[in-house]
Amino acid sequence: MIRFESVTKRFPGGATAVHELDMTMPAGQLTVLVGTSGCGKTTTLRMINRMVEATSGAVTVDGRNVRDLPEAALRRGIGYVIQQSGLFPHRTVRDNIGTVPRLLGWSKRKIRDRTDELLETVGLAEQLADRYPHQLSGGQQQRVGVARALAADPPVLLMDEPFGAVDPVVRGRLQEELLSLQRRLQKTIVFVTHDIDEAVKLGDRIAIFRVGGKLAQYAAPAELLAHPADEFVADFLGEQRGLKLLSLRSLDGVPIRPVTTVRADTPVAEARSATGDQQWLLAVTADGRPVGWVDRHRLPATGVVADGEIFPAGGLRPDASLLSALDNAMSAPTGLAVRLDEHGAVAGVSDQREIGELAAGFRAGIVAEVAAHEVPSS
Ligand SMILES: Nc1ncnc2c1ncn2[C@@H]1O[C@H](COP(=O)(O)OP(=O)(O)OP(=O)(O)O)[C@@H](O)[C@H]1O
Repeated sequence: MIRFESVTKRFPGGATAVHELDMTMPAGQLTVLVGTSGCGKTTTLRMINRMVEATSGAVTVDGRNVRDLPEAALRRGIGYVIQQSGLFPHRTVRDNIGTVPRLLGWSKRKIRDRTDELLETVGLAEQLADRYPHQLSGGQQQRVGVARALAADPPVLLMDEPFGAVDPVVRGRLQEELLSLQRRLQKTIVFVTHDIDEAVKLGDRIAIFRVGGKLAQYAAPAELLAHPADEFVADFLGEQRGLKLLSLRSLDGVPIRPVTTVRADTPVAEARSATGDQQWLLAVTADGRPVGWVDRHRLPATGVVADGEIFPAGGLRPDASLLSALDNAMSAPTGLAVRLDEHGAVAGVSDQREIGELAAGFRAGIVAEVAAHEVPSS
């Protein structure tokens, strides 16, 4: 657990970057610090590994004041990942990842084994190990940065806009990978970002800062979205707050109904006779993956089903959110969301009305929970 007790940081020249900050970042959880530029996020993060010294107050890691620990020992227990990876340009991927183990005096063999393991953990092919950072894409460099930070298995990981410099697609993938890594490793992670969507996706808890390093609100994402403390927080959370809330809820509890499917390569005549009087058919591949919705009445006179007009159907994996489900249903001519099994094959469909009902119940539950917290105990 990391704890800030009345921590202030004033830089020489007078700027108060952080003002009397009190907050606890729970062990094994991912805490996101978010806020507009200059509000003190990076300063807060760097006070944990003492790259910045607090002016007053105490920062403790697992009960020990960071001031009382020798810097080298402190930093050995804290991995650090920054934007644009911060890799050493003249060292290979392998040497970059092995930086801390080498400082710790590990044997060559042990460093090699650990590096191989980490390449796999962060999803990098082994052939990349002997390349230099400039020979990698931005996303690959960030992966190496994460691997390097994890090398000595530190319990704490500080991440300062680690995915800020990569394109949105790669960024989404890196976020997913961080979440899956965290499910396995359960590090105490403090993650800085400007991006509220990234915060909502990744954070167990989110701290929203105002300029001057003041906490505007610190809560779980669902609570923030359902119940922002004030207008500043509401503005920061931005438009579509309600929809963002739905991104936090899985589809558990939304029934999966049967759907009439037809293979896209089925001859039209056969498809017509085999599918009864259903207007909409879901065309699928040979292994059952969705291709799209087809209007039975508008099938071409000859050829196969795929020769007709097809409305792409997408599909929802078992861990998809209510938001994706509503989006999927609303984009379909049928108003039905296509549900997939874990292999990506069609499992059935869900009705947008039933998805909407669950969404309303989810919101009501959060509002009730927040209200219950607010009732003063007698
Ligand atoms: N070394 C320094 N010397 C003087 N002032 C500093 C120093 N580092 C940061 N500051 C000031 O402290 C305030 C907080 O900076 P900090 O980098 O923590 O903000 P941030 O929220 O991380 O911003 P950004 O999102 O732009 O990175 C800013 O006003 C900044 O100018």
